[in-house]
Amino acid sequence: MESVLKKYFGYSQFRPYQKEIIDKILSGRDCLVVMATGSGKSLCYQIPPLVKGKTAVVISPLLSLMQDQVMSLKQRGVKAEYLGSTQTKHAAYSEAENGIFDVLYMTPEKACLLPPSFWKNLLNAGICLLAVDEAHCISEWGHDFRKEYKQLHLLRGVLSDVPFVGLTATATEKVQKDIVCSLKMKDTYIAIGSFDRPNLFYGVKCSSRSMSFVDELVVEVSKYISSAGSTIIYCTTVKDTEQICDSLKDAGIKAGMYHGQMGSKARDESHRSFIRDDLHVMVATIAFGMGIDKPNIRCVIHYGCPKSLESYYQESGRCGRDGLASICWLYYARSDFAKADFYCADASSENQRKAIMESLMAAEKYCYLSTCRRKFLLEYFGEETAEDCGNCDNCTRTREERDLSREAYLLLSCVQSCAGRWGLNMPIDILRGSRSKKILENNFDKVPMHGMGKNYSSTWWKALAGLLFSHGFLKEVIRDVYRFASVSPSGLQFLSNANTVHQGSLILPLNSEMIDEERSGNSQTKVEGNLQNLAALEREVLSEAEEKLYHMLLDVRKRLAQDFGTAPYAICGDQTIRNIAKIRPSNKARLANIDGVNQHLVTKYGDSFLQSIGHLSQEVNLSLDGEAPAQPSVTKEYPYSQRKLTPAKFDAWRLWEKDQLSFHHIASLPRKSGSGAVKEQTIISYILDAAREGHELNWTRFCKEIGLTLEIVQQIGFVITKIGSKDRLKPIKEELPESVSYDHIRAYLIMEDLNVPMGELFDLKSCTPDEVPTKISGSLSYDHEGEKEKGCYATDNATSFSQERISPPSPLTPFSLGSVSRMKQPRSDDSSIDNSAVKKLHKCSETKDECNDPLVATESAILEWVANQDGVSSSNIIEHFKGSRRESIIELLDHLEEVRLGEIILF
Ligand SMILES: Nc1ncnc2c1ncn2[C@@H]1O[C@H](COP(=O)(O)OP(=O)(O)OP(=O)(O)O)[C@@H](O)[C@H]1O
Repeated sequence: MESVLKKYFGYSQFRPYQKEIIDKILSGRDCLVVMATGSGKSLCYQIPPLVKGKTAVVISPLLSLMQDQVMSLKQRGVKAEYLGSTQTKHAAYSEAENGIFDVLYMTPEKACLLPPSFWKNLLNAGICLLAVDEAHCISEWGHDFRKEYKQLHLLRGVLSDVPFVGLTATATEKVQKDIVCSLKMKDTYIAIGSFDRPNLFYGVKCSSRSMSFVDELVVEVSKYISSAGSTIIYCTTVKDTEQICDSLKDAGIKAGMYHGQMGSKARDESHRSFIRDDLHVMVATIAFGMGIDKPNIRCVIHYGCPKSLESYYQESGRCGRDGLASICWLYYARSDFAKADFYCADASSENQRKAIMESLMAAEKYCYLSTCRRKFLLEYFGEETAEDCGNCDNCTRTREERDLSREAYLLLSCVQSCAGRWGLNMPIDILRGSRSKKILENNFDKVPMHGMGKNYSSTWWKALAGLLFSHGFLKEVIRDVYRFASVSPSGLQFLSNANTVHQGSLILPLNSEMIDEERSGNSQTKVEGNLQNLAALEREVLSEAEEKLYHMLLDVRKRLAQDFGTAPYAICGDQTIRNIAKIRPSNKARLANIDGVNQHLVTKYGDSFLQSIGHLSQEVNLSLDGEAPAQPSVTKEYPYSQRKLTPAKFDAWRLWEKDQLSFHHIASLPRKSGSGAVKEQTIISYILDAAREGHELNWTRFCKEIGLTLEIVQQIGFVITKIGSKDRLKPIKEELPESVSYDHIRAYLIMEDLNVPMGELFDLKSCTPDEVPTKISGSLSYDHEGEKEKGCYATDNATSFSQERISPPSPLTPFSLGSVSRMKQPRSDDSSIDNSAVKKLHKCSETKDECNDPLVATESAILEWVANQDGVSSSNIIEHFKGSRRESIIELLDHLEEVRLGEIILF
């Protein structure tokens, strides 16, 4: 299988999940593949036909997409074709049924219209799978329902023993079930990969729809165009599309357009020019959606908020499919969120209407976020992630936090006065002192808060409302196409505390709209400089001369593509050209060795490339046969082998490791982008990323600086054993004392992955008595033979600990902390020492009220305590678990309310 991968695709290793999926298909099993855009799903159905020598039939929604894929496959020496209305090759049909093609694409309509004789002939010739690409289109719950997809089950009768493979980048559980049912899949192997696209930067800005904003956009895009790569600007209307495209052209940028009102010929021409790099920017409506398979799109800008996060994820996902650093900006206007009627126009049922409204609300929430955007996106798609990404606008800008308790109180009270009968405009008008007819008719001018919020604009208040929604103080319900705001239980709790007790502070990070509004008095937004940073993103890997050579080789590829009537990316990807620029092979054997170079490229273009490499290298003064870039290693969390460190991460690592600056110092340095300081925590995660990517690290210094001690390491190891999994950080964190941070846990896991010898690191020989690991008493369940004497702890019960001194492990034993199997039992002569961190590991459920320390709340502790009480209020719970912050407890209660409804009865 690997040889097929190299021969046709030029890659030396499979990406995560690909091999398993291919194996399952080859064994004849139905598969459902839910993996991020650009993660390499296509390969899962493209390899089996090449291994088996039988045809793979692929159902795809768009002709343009099929044409692109066929073109790319042909460039790889794969026999591929499509059947559809634009197919001009008459023999294609008969060749297809005779099994001539390795991969045969068709639309769902075509698949259902083909006569049974076609399928029968193809079955006789040999068919190894039927793949349904963009399979979410099958489901009414999906964001792109297409009724023709519903008919595909008809093929099951004809192709009963052929494995069916559904592939999609976005499918909730409901949609997954729908796909399996609708395609009548049996014993389905379901592969769900991460949705994360670590190479994408996410940013959001509130924009005016003014001409001056368009001018700024043009200036920014033109700066970016000077470095290689393409841009898509998605607009919500044809008018915007035309206006922006004209402005770009006026500025001398090679821009084209794509929208539904263009004739199909003009659209095809535009599409073709874009994929052949004749256009640098495509300004399009979402009609230019699924069919975009160009791997080197460096930037996707949304000028207007999309109708759902699914759409946003998919459209922005067209960016950076080759794994190189790329940027996604979303510019929204408030009016975008008032388009519910428009989006609901096509809804045929109440359910669908509701789904559309909810999707739009989720997209709105994303826009108003002041916290990590990637985290929000991933959680929206059901993926838990503990840490902030450090690669979105909210993570990279300095946070402006403020006590917003007064403003929140005013807004929440006003919303409450409206009794869930209005949207947000009414309470905000009340705060701003409006005397409109509706206000007077409803006596809202008598509400005490009337006019108390005049200092802020209504945009500011709406932005605050967005913040309060995202922090769970406000909620919205939909009736018909109308949205009604009300105060959530957390919001009510906040109000009641403010009314009864002394009102506490409510420190929240301002979102960018509030900041803009305060700074400028209106929401006029400047397009910020992250686009231009992109040019720098890739420079770190290549020297200046290599960078020059890279650009020259891009031109060579483009010329070759023109000569052979194909797209440059179909010859090979940008990353492959970068590899070539770095290695500068002198002969075909060396060229063939480069990752991304397939056999077809060597045979067809090898001579031309080698000739150009020879003389261009000379031109830029570089010798041939340079050093190969290190083969990237594939790890669980970092699925894409081509992933590179962003400049910000590399810089952080260099300043810390090479220049020996502290995290604190690095965090306070002004940033190249001029966007101010970053958080220390972000710097730490950058450096950990660098370590994981293979950069050296002084771990002793690192652990010291983040306060990771032997004792914490032992606690983490213990908790991981107890939980039995280290896949998710949150459950691990929840079991540990509050003093153990996510940084500690991440560092631990990375050290373990990298086999850092932790025993040596913490220099166990020189442990002072105070640093000696502490025994946690309880039932000792790890009784590993021969290791009893060597002195660490283990227990299966985290709920009661005494503090006992135990001997350190033998310094000769490598102390690999992740593998708890190596943990040792305490010696019997251990005696107590005081240790506050371990003390905090007390779970309140066990020692409860006898415990002198303030109790720390966890979900299980709350549930258990509540179960033993005769009715409690949330204040009782807050009072009881004094060891935790009030906000944390409320958060836990909210979560419990959602997931354990019925188990916990409050208020
Ligand atoms: N094993 C691999 N090693 C290196 N690159 C790969 C590998 N597998 C796929 N790729 C490359 O990754 C890019 C994206 O792959 P692909 O088009 O299959 O993604 P996809 O998951 O189908 O995305 P979408 O959902 O957008 O259709 C392509 O340029 C492809 O050649």
